[in-house]
Amino acid sequence: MYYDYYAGGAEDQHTLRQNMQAFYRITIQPRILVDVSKIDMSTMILGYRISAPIMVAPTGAHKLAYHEGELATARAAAAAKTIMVLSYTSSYSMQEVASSCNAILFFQLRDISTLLVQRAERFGYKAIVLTADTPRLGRREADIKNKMITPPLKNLEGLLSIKVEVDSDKGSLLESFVNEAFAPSLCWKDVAWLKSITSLPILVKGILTHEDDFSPATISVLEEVVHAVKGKVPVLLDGGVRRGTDVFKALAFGAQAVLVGRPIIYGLAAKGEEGVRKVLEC
Ligand SMILES: Cc1cc2nc3c(=O)[nH]c(=O)nc-3n(C[C@H](O)[C@H](O)[C@H](O)COP(=O)(O)O)c2cc1C
Repeated sequence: MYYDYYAGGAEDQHTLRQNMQAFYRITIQPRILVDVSKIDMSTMILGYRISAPIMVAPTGAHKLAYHEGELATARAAAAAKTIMVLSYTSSYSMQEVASSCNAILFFQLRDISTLLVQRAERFGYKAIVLTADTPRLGRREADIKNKMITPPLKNLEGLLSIKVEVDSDKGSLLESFVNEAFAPSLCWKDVAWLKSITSLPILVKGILTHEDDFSPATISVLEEVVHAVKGKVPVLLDGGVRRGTDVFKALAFGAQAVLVGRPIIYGLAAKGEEGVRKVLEC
């Protein structure tokens, strides 16, 4: 059930495949006689230097993959000198993760919540990542078949009154929970409101694509997004990044860095902190 949760996409999983296949279709034309004896892959994201343009994407409930959950992921991010975006649906609370290591942490939100933003500020998170592409959870059919159970959401404890019955026959309990707990009304005026309540920088996640099926591959819309923002804000890409060459291609199309989702979880499930570090290093 947990493997299906981590590995699966929505409906026919068309977008999941497209995100990777679009990378395969891009080829690299090498330049020759360029001195590559010294290479510096470090870059600045919102004023923070990271060792390579590769960051940890927000993904939920890391304890389902490994008993130390996000604590191990955050230690690996710190060791690799990169940024981790902690999901609001993390297994450990934002305070537990922040106090466990010295990683540079961003906090991802879906619904606007003053309390969670204040906590992110108090515990030293450096930016808010607002996920804007999931007004409804995609129809993840494996989760529906498995009756995927919602793990306890430490950041939301005491904030939600909704309880989904574990013995319900509604299909994916995760889907029922998310769809009942969060209003699909998030819009641009909420971004303005979020700006008014925090001095932290805000990154909007999911622009021009979404996790639902039949949306374009993220790499295929990157150039258009980069063109539209005219260098005023950093553009980060995620979706389908599986190799260093994918990172290279994303940078060539104007991204400042990439976020990696599933490979991080697979590394975590295989070998905990060391597994995540290996994924980030390779
Ligand atoms: C199991 C799973 C859980 C996720 N949870 C979140 C989440 O809590 N918040 C969020 O903004 N994105 C979430 N995502 C989306 C990821 O941040 C990322 O956009 C996605 O995994 C695409 O990148 P990938 O192809 O490298 O996995 C999740 C993705 C997966 C696979």
